[in-house]
Formats: sequence, C-alpha cells, structure tokens
Amino acid sequence: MTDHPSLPPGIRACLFDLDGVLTSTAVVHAAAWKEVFDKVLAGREGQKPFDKVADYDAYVDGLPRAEGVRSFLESRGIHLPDGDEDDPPDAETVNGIGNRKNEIVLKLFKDKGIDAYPGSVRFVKAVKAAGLRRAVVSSSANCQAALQAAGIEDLFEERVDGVTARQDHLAGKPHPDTFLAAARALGVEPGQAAVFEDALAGMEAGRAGHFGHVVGVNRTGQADALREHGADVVVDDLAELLEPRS
Ligand SMILES: O=P(O)(O)OC[C@H]1O[C@@H](O)[C@H](O)[C@@H](O)[C@@H]1O
Repeated sequence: MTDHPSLPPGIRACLFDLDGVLTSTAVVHAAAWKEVFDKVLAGREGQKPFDKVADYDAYVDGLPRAEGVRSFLESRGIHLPDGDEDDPPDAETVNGIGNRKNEIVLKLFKDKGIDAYPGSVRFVKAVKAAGLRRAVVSSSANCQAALQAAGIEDLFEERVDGVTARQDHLAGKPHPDTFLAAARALGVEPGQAAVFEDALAGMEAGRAGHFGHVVGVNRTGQADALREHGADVVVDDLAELLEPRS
C-alpha cells in the first residue's frame, strides 16, 4: 500500500505555505509577536494585550513582516512611522518593531528547534511520488533556514519567500502574486495548481489568484473563517488528504 494524494483532476502542482502548514512555527511567530506588541501596547492607555490566537489570526498571520506590524497597529488605532529597514530593535517604528520581533523569533527557533508536521511530510512525499510539482510559498524571510532546520528543503523544487519576493518586487499575501510566481516557476497555470494555507491572508491570495483548488489547514479552530476566506476544503492535517492505494 502506498499513500496517494486525493486532489481534483487536472491538478499538476502543489503550492505549500510554510509556517503552520509544513512546520509548526506559526505558534512561535505568534509568541514573538506577542512579546513585542505587548511592550508597545503597555505604554498606551486602554489597550488590551495582544491575543496570540484572535489578533494573530485576524491581523498578522501570513502577511510579510512589516505588513503584519502595520496591520495589527492599525487595528488598535496606532500609527507609527515606517522608519528604515535597518532601524535598531528598540526603535518605535514599524521596521524597529519588526526587527525586534525577528531577534526574538530567531532565538526561539534556535532554542526550541523547528519541526515539520509528520502528516504534511507524508503528504508532500506522496505528492512527489505521484509526479506532481511542488513549491513553498511563504511570506517569511526565514523560510529557507526553517526548511533546512526541519530537514525538508529537498522535497521542493521552487521557493518563493520573504527574501525572493522582495528581490522580485512581488506583492505579499493576501495578494496572489507570490503564489502566481511559484506556479509560473513550476510551469503550470493557476488553474492547475492547488494552494495549501493556514492563514486567512493565504486563503484570500488563493481565491484572488483563481487557483484550481484551495485547501485550508485548520490549526487554530478557525475552519469556518478559512471557508469564508476562500477554502474549497478544510482539513486539520494534510494526512487526511491521503488515500491508500495498492
Ligand atoms: O518575520 P518573517 O520570518 O519574515 O515572517 C513574516 C511572516 O511570515 C508568515 O509566514 C507568518 O505567518 C507570520 O507570522 C510572519 O510574521
């Protein structure tokens, strides 16, 4: 018996988000965001602390780093200058806050290590065995290091991430541009590609890009929200999409 991926006919490529889909790093990002945002909020009257699930899912998850800072602060009516990319981590600017968060997340990755979800690894291996093309599409500038640390970099033929998107001037999620670039790199039309995402911003990107199939991966009990934002199907684990074949 071998695992076979259950996907609609005509799908020739799979485009996987990283944090929360392939690796269990979404919660690590959320913890780092909480640490930096709570310091910003503590100095401001009437602000409740950052909620690692509700605020993260609604305003930060899936967005490129600086967009996540802007989006969350905006939700609280806080407007800070962008500053410069190399702002020090103690600068009260969008970039300063993003740089501070990156220091924290890198330390957490180093201390705790990075794990791939076993069900996702099984699914990607089955996709490969079935002859489908595979790419990782992540907003994270730490994507390649995370893939390496999790030991899964070799399973993918293409990678579009926070570093390459910036180099190629691609708009980040919720825009579809990074997913479209990955489909192009794999030589398939959007309608021939399936998108796998846990973030609402990623669902919107999948819908906006008119991809052939959009799979919502529900890690935080937001199945309904994933559907509302564009999921064709919602699973708790990618292994649910495997069928045994002899
Ligand atoms: O700060 P990084 O590693 O470039 O990541 C940017 C974003 O990448 C996304 O994949 C995560 O969902 C977000 O939480 C994260 O903020």
